[in-house]
Amino acid sequence: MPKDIPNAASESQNIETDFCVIGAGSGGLAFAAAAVAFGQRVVLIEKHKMGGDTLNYGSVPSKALLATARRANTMRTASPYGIRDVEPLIDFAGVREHIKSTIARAAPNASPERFAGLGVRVIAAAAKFVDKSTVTAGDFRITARRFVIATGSSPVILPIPGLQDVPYFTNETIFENAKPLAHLIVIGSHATGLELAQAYRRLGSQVTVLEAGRALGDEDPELAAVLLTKLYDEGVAIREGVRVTRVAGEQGRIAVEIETPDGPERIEGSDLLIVAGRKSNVADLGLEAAGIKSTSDGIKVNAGLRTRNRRVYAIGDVIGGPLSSHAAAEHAEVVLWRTLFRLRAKAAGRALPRVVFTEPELAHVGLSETEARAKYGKIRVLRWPYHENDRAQAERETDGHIKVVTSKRGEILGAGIVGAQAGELIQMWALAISQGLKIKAMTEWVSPYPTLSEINKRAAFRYFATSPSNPYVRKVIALLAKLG
Ligand SMILES: Cc1cc2nc3c(=O)[nH]c(=O)nc-3n(C[C@H](O)[C@H](O)[C@H](O)COP(=O)(O)OP(=O)(O)OC[C@H]3O[C@@H](n4cnc5c(N)ncnc54)[C@H](O)[C@@H]3O)c2cc1C
Ligand SMILES: NC(=O)c1ccc[n+]([C@@H]2O[C@H](COP(=O)([O-])OP(=O)(O)OC[C@H]3O[C@@H](n4cnc5c(N)ncnc54)[C@H](O)[C@@H]3O)[C@@H](O)[C@H]2O)c1
Repeated sequence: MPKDIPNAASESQNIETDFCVIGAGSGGLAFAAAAVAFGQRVVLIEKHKMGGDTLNYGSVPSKALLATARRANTMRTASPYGIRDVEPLIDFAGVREHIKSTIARAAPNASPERFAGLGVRVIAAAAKFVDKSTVTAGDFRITARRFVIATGSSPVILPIPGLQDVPYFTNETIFENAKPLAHLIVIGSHATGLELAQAYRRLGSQVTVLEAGRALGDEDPELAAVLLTKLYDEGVAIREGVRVTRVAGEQGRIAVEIETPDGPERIEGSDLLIVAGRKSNVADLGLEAAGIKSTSDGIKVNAGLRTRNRRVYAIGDVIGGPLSSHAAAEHAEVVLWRTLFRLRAKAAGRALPRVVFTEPELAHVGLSETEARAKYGKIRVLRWPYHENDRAQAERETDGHIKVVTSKRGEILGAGIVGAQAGELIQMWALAISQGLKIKAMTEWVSPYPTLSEINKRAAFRYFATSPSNPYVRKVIALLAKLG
């Protein structure tokens, strides 16, 4: 039994249960906790670390590293607030300790002890289907009424010539680093790449990001430009449209050859980080024996997250699509509604927010402007800048703006925010879209002053911006005035 999961069940036996959940990351844990709360018998199988990527190699450690980097940056940029700037002395062993202790403090929520206490039977082993209704895990043979596959994803290791002979980091190793990285070369420039690029830049590294396509290619270019400009200003070099053709070197001396629109080039750095996409964890799951179909995008599921095998559902990163801890947890809810209550729940789809946790943050929910135009033709685009907000001025967090897209009739189709606390501010738009609220509703609440949230209301009011000068509105006002 892997020592990461102490006190887990260990005796050899056959188990018959209501639900067998494979993988104890965000998706698997959410499902197991909810199903057992409804009185179901639940077996949860985890082959490595409880908490999955979120706790061990993803959201939690990356946000801990970003918090350190933010403090370092605050020290360097304090003078506008009346405090003399100082160059921080970074203790990299201390940074690693901060990350480790953050994980340790969050770990009890995902511990086998907690789940055993809830009534879940936790098994520490690799799970594999042997037929359509049986999974083996270590010495156990589990038959279940329903199975939930939540095995997550792993970093894609690009087939770059020379890579096999060169040391490199992935998200599974970078958070263990305890030394300064003189020049970090990052391959991949989406959320993971840019969060880590900014963090290491702020910890004193020279950072070069190499991107095959466009940096933040899936995001609204107007909002992405604000973030990319900020990263550029901080000294992160982002090279877009480049193809990595070869890597060579050793620890501390890495050479990356790239093909650029202007010809070949060679970049020398000290360390390499590969964050260029994810692949679903399906190898060795025995999917064929279970009659489950999987492609390079992940396990195939229908709108209710059910696989071709009627007993088996799949949730989270393993089904591809938008990958996030909250998507995995939301999938768990859908499967719960489907399997316990036979309700036709569906994944959030367009109401699923996403956030890049750089500074400024970049958050989005719903349709982008381009998607909305393609689908609805005529749309309204409402914007409000942070610099018009008093709290943003006081905090000197004035970079960025909100952009809301509505239909002509005021249906809220999407919202994007680039700026301070964008990940918090986007939430009311996620609520609005999920509840089908119209833009008028977003003007009919009181926003405490001075808060950044006021930009949400100000953007919504832009929908009615022409009302004060509308001749009909003026006529009505004049008419009412005559009444005394
Ligand atoms: C650096 C980084 C930062 C991120 N930051 C964020 C963020 O800020 N916010 C956000 O929402 N998302 C973030 N993500 C994405 C997020 O981590 C994933 O989307 C999320 O972890 C997916 O959850 P999951 O349950 O599908 O899979 P995982 O969390 O990966 O869990 C899957 C589990 O299944 C286990 N497993 C696999 N195969 C088997 C098997 N055969 N038998 C038993 N167990 C098995 C694995 O060991 C693992 O523990 C980040 C990702 C990375 C890499
Ligand atoms: N804040 C968050 O919510 C958060 C943070 C990190 C990751 N995640 C999620 O985890 C998943 C993985 O993120 P990710 O950033 O690792 O992967 P990604 O797939 O989102 O982005 C990978 C990037 O690497 C580029 N790329 C691919 N091959 C390349 C090559 N040969 N050379 C140069 N560039 C190349 C791609 O064009 C893309 O821009 C995503 O779905 C992401 O949304 C979420």
